[in-house]
Amino acid sequence: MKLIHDVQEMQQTALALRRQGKRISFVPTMGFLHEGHASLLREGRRQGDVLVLSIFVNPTQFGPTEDLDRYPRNLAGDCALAEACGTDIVFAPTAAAMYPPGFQTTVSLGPLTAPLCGASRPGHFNGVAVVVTKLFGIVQPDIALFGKKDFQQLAVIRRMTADLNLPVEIIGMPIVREPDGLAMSSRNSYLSPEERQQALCLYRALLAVRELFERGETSAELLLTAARAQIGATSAAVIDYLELRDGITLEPVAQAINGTLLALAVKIGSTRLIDNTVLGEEL
Ligand SMILES: Nc1ncnc2c1ncn2[C@@H]1O[C@H](COP(=O)(O)OP(=O)(O)OP(=O)(O)O)[C@@H](O)[C@H]1O
Ligand SMILES: CC(C)(CO)[C@@H](O)C(=O)[O-]
Ligand code: BAL
Repeated sequence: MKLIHDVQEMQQTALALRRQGKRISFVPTMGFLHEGHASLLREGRRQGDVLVLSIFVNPTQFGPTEDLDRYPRNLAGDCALAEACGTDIVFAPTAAAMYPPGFQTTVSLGPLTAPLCGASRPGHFNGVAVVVTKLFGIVQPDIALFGKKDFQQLAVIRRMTADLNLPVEIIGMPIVREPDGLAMSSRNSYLSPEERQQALCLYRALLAVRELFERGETSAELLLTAARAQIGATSAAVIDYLELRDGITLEPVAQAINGTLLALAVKIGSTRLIDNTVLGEEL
């Protein structure tokens, strides 16, 4: 496995691989890898000739009061896990190389970014869109894999890739959970042991809504009340958003149907966690 820090070296390597007819699979991440990332890498390995992982904590997708400075990092550990998953190249650029003096281009996104994380984190998806577009230009992937844990991010990237005719196939991958149901996330490392227990309220909220829906309840108001009760029963938990939305357009819905998205962001102490489920699909 090769570790590349230099942007030009990564791009030249990718262009040479493409000229040899190699199919490049790409998994973009912010590092501090866990089993969720590993599932993306294994699928990327299966679908491509060359597997590239990027590790870059992208400053432009963090708000001024967010956790950019304390975001967990472990390049050596990440490289070990990446190698075990069959990664060929780890691309880990610096922020100075990605955003050199004079950098000024943005990507203008549409209504998909208005609700949910877009509303809570102004500018977040612009930062994501710019860095993903840059990474696609540098890594030249045929396919790129993203987790459904970041459901809105996946929807925005699918839309942008289609709208801008970027020649990359986007693959959405299932949410990987801890045995007790907590969605894996690098930010879980912020949680104290007590907060780790309290964080289970996100999963319990998903289960409560899924169970009611399976018993025939479709009123969004009643389904959301059941979810809120799970979070409300947890002392350290504060809801950022908890919503039922159309799984494609992300428009609000009054009645849930198969394909409706339940998405939530909850603060456990100072840690903001997200999770979601699509009704009628596997958890
Ligand atoms: N539990 C998970 N299951 C499946 N995919 C995941 C999971 N967690 C993260 N991913 C995916 O891995 C990719 C990189 O995500 P990222 O590096 O931000 O990890 P993260 O654990 O989500 O971190 P964060 O704590 O910032 O939410 C994204 O496509 C994301 O959706
Ligand atoms: C897609 C991504 C790597 C862009 O920085 C990031 O938003 C993430 O890890 O989900
Ligand atoms: N997984 C999304 C990256 C972020 O929270 O900024």
